Amino acid sequence: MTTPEPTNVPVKIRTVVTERAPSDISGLENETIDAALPGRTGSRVEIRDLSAFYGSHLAVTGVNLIVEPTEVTALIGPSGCGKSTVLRCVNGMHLNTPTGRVQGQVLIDDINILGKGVDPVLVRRNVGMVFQRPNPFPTMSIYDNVVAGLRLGRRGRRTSEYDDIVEVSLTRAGLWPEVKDRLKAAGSSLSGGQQQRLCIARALAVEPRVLLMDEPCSALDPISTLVIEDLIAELKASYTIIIVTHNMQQAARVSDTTAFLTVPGLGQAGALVEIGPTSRIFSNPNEKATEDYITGKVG
Ligand SMILES: Nc1ncnc2c1ncn2[C@@H]1O[C@H](COP(=O)(O)OP(=O)(O)OP(=O)(O)O)[C@@H](O)[C@H]1O
Repeated sequence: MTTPEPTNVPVKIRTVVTERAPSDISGLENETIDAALPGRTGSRVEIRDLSAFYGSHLAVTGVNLIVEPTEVTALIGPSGCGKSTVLRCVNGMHLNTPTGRVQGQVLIDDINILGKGVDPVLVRRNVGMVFQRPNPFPTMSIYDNVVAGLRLGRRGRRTSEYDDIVEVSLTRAGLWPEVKDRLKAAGSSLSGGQQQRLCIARALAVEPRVLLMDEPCSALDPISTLVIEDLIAELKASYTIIIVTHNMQQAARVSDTTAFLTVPGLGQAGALVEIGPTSRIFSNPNEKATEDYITGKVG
């Protein structure tokens, strides 16, 4: 069977990825996120022969991987192998890095989001990102933090719609019971773990299909880490999740699929060594390099 060629047509991003016509995407009037969530699933992500550069420096090359909806895929590997760079290609952020350049494709539901003419704002709306350090807007209230992404470029939404979205997003991020009585308090008044869940709520508020997490627990204590891991397990029913982690136990706990990347030699670009079910990668990897890394012999 031949695979249909992906297209770079921006209008398709609007209709397929967001499932809204171009004229509808400026707002969700008469619709709450609540109504949009039941029964939804994430998007399929396919990375095809991806190479990413910083200027002339080839950071990572030849990456091919498929992430199925409702799965968590972990990217693991030694420092500098290109995990974060690959992640930032999946929402096009790498192209915003000064000197950032790519070859290859990142298909989201068969649309190449790295193609010419694709609207980066629409891509970001469909591919949310949570960073290593919780980064709520410090002077904004908890409420305003959640709707910050929605307010960008959108006018005319009723306050009650924002209220619904704030409650649904904070509930899905597992934070609502802890903050529902102090939504006007500053985001920075929360603990580190709560701030990270606030950032997850902010990412969910714009209804992404894919959620990227770059070491989301590395700045958190063990209890907050477990809370986020439980949350990831719940969210995967509705979102495609890709997580970068240095923590092997965490990769084993939260992911269905694991991709191992490494730098084959000094001065060389990072590359994908193997990808497979997490249980196999951690018990019976195909490649010696993978085994050496997960058993702590190298890396
Ligand atoms: N902004 C940048 N400018 C130039 N080179 C960069 C930049 N960011 C990353 N690199 C280089 O790209 C390569 C891959 O970096 P990347 O951060 O993606 O690796 P990583 O596997 O996520 O590392 P870590 O686990 O340490 O976070 C490295 O050689 C790094 O030095």
